[in-house]
Amino acid sequence: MADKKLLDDAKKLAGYRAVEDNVKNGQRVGIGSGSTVKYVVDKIKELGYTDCICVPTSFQSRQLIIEAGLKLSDLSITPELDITIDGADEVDQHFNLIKGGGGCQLQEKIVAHASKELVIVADYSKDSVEFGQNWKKGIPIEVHPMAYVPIIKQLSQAPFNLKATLRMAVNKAGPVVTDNGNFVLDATFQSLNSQHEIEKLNVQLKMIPGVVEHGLFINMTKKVYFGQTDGTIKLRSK
Ligand SMILES: O=C(CO)[C@H](O)[C@H](O)COP(=O)(O)O
Repeated sequence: MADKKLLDDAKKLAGYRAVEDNVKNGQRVGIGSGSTVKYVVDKIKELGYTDCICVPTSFQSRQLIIEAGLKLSDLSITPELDITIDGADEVDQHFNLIKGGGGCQLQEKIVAHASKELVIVADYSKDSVEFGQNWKKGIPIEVHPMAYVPIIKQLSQAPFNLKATLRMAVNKAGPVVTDNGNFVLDATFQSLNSQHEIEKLNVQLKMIPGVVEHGLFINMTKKVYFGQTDGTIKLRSK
């Protein structure tokens, strides 16, 4: 297991640098969710970018924005954003992302889609060559609660062949309930070998009635900052 302090330092490096390189005061900024994004908000605050208009992607990121004293907005008031900075659970060589480890994939995808640019910040453990190489928990799939059993069944069959389980809460009896009142399935796969297969899955999952959103983010980012253990940053861009 990777050292927690090393991971945390790497997250901080990535979060700080992504803001320094990409955010200007006064911009409309989507704020992702997760532990790395905390450093994004910290840096926006530290730089005194109080004219930035921040749109959250979860209850957690809304709290971060409020606690930092930054300007809070939403997509009904600010429907177009200059940039979103968000974390990821895995980034492969083709910039395919797996997101949703924190269960926020629905709002994250909506906010990213409303942005001119999605910049990803992550520690070194998220950096993969092959899809699914490092993230073994599967693809998070947000589903309407009434549909979770039929969806698990459908996912187990062709063309999906995914083994999906209902994500259970840790300090509460029963399932994780998302900020949108839905459940999350984590769907593991044997092999997704080609980019074509991944892109096909991206679309097919959305076609299942009851699937609200999933954590595959394909063709959504061109820039990823990975904090490294030695205090440097690996920037991957295309
Ligand atoms: O997709 C997400 C939440 O739904 C997060 O961005 C992802 O889980 C990464 O989180 P962290 O920065 O804590 O590693």
